[in-house]
Amino acid sequence: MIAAMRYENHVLHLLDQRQLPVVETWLALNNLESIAQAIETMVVRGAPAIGCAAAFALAIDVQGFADADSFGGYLPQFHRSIQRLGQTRPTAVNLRYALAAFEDLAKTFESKTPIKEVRLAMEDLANSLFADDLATCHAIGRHGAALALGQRISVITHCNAGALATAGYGTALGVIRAMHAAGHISVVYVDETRPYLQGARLTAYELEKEGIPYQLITDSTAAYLMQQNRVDLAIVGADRIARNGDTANKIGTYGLAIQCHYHGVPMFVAAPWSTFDLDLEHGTQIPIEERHPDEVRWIGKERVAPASAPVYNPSFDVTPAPFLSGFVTEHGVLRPPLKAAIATMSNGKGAER
Ligand SMILES: CSC[C@@H](O)[C@@H](O)C(=O)COP(=O)(O)O
Repeated sequence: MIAAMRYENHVLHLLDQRQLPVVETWLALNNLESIAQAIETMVVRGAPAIGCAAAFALAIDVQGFADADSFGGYLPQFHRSIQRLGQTRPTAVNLRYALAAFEDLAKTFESKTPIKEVRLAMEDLANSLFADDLATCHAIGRHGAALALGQRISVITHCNAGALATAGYGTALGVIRAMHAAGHISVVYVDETRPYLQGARLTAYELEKEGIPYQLITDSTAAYLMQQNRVDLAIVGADRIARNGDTANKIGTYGLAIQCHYHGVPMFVAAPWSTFDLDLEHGTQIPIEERHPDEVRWIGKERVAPASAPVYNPSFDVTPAPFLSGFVTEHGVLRPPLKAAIATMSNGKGAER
């Protein structure tokens, strides 16, 4: 089974995704700062996986306190730790969702609550966020598999929204896994996803391991494939979805959406309810991370541009809701009008957030 992380005896083990697909190296991290750095440097990435890693970081953070301590002694560090983790990556809202869950838990403690109790509760919360995300991905897969309409179809995906980007199984790749299990996949076209190559390095790695038929393409090949009627459906993940359905996902998703729209290919976003940010009215309010210019100047160990080439490297873009055919969530498929569908869902689920 492909996994991005496992938590054992107060240590978070992360599969170093920077080294995939060439080597599978696991890093054992036992303090919050090293996990924060692992998130920043993309050892672990993908919206739900970032949230899970941050949750385990907080569970580990409180372990350093002596049995005699109480919650009041940890509180100043707790605030600093929440802040540190919150600064790691700005776009994926799942991180904020996980941190908010810990802040809510913290409100249930008193200053004199024994640290032993806090440790157990924080560990339970991290484990349950992780288990929930895994169950959520399986539910997304089940709902999404119906989009094949019982046919054998070809699907295109962008970036990596797989087991490596979640607690396991994946969102967009969860749908593809479920479709494959039902015999509905003829081929998956995998955008390589410049500049960080999550498609080539991670999605291709996952599909290869699972024996799901795929073909790796450069990002610029997608439109040509559609022009030849070779793509039936597009499915991608998301980092944050505004109340009107505008969706931030890996850079290039918007371009793919425009191509799908032009060629009449339905495009769905598979995402857990924790990726919807109901505080944001529309996508222009989503903070977009800009990453280091060297991610564009270099491919692996090879420099492919002048060393000081000026670079613009936004890591995400925002696809306007009208380009999307729907959202596959753990609660079912939301269809246009998406703003209304999200509002209906939030009325039903608001209490759970
Ligand atoms: C289920 S993961 C969904 C998204 O987080 C994914 O598509 C994506 O954009 C990941 O970006 P990354 O920069 O690799 O963290």
